[in-house]
Amino acid sequence: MSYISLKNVSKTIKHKQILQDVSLNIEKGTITGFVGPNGSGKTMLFRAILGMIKLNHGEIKINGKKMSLGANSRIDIGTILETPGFINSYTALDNLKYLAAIKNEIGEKQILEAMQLFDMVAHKDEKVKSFSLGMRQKLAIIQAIMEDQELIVLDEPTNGLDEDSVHTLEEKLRKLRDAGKTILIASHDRMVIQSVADHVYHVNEGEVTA
Ligand SMILES: Nc1ncnc2c1ncn2[C@@H]1O[C@H](COP(=O)(O)OP(=O)(O)OP(=O)(O)O)[C@@H](O)[C@H]1O
Repeated sequence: MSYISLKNVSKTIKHKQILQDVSLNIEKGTITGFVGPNGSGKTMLFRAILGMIKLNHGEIKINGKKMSLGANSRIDIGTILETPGFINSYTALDNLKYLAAIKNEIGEKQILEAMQLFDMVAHKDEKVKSFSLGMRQKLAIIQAIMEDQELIVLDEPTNGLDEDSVHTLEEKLRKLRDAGKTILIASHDRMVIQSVADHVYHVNEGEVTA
């Protein structure tokens, strides 16, 4: 049984077909990349997988459990979908502590360990309002992986990252994959996807093809 399966998934908004009859299977412990131009449906595909939208047609299962609107609390998922909302007047560490308190599974020790990625520990006491786009993105990635989730869904994670940071991210994702995590990553940057993904899908006008 595949870890994630999509069967004939379709989503229409205001008569526009945003996802068109998408069927695919994703195995546990793999990195799957989705490449496609702006507006092709990558984010909507992730929203569907995460149980954030109501489908018009089709079925999504994760780990054998059927996903439906709001069902994602049953699965251990870390994610960045577009720009995450941080509280500008809080420090980087306090933002992560605040988000960690939602599930209350990790404490400051694990948060600081996660912040070692991109050397963000050095910036832990700085307020997020002083952060550049790239630093916010780094914090968002740390937030997505800090709870050691089994499924990690990253939408355009390299936005704003410099070249060295992209390599750091790629290395981290490979390590997580080798530790058994399942990673989905969407980007319009073909190079990043080709470098890191075990399987690549192309998204075009809501159609997903291998
Ligand atoms: N709330 C909404 N109402 C109507 N149409 C929407 C809505 N959200 C997204 N769309 C449309 O769905 C299509 C797919 O959008 P989506 O955000 O999934 O694209 P994307 O591939 O992630 O693009 P990008 O690379 O720019 O992030 C686009 O045509 C977009 O205009």
